[in-house]
Amino acid sequence: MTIRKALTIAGSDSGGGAGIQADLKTFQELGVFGTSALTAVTAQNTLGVHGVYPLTAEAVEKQIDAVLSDMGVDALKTGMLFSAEIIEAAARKLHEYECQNVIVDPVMIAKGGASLLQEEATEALKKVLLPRALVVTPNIPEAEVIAGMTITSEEDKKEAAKIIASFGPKNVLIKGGHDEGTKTIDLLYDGKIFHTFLGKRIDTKDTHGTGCTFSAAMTAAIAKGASVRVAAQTAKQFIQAAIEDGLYIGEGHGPTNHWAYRQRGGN
Ligand SMILES: Nc1ncnc2c1ncn2[C@@H]1O[C@H](COP(=O)(O)OP(=O)(O)O)[C@@H](O)[C@H]1O
Ligand SMILES: Cc1ncc(COP(=O)(O)O)c(N)n1
Repeated sequence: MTIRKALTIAGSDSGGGAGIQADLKTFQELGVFGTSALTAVTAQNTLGVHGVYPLTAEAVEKQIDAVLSDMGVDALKTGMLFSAEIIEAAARKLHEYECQNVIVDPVMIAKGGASLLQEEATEALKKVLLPRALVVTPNIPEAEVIAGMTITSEEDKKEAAKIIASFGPKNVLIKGGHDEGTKTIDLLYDGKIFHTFLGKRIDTKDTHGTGCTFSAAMTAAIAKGASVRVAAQTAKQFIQAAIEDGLYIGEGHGPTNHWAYRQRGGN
């Protein structure tokens, strides 16, 4: 049996719904061996972020070295990176180890409004990390910041995807969770063609960690050899099931159900 491996470079969510915890649960459910490099510890639950404690860039580099020098990975993702120093450290390591299957989830702000990326770090994200990405997966507010424009229509989403692609990622996937309407529309741009992935919008407040889970599912699928397009389809099915079969944990924005996709027969 070939063991497929994935790495997540991201922050810890003590509440277990987002960040490293969501990523490792998703890798596990999709049959991929998960490894991690922690960038920050957050004290977080369904009600919000109560504290952010970043690690040093050196600590992040050491963790990436430890995993990549010995175990290797088939794909990796980045999540909360917090500072320009950590972004630069991660980008240096991706260059050093010639990492190819890099999924960048440009996490900026938690659903409750807490900042998970310092404002001045956006430039570093664009300059040193996006050029290394096979796919970047912004939500709509993140796409607006990276592209420097407001998104209010599907046409705007396409224009933003083209601007973001000009920073160097091979594919741009703008997630539609923050849109309105009965459908969610995720848009993938591969540099030439647009593909859309549609889902039924679920009326729920339990969407904590949807972006992390989505990008982790893409990472796992790519680690198993899927194309970006097939990986986006798998991730869409994974997150749809995870939101639909809610767990109703906590008083605020609860986590999604990472078991649901496999319970429905997905693999
Ligand atoms: N209420 C919802 N119903 C169904 N799918 C959703 C819902 N909210 C988000 N999604 C899906 O979850 C994934 C993550 O999207 P989004 O919530 O935009 O990301 P983020 O967590 O980064 O803000 C996307 O595939 C999006 O379409
Ligand atoms: C440690 C950490 N990383 C990322 C998120 C974003 O979560 P979401 O996917 O809900 O935007 C989070 N809340 N906490």
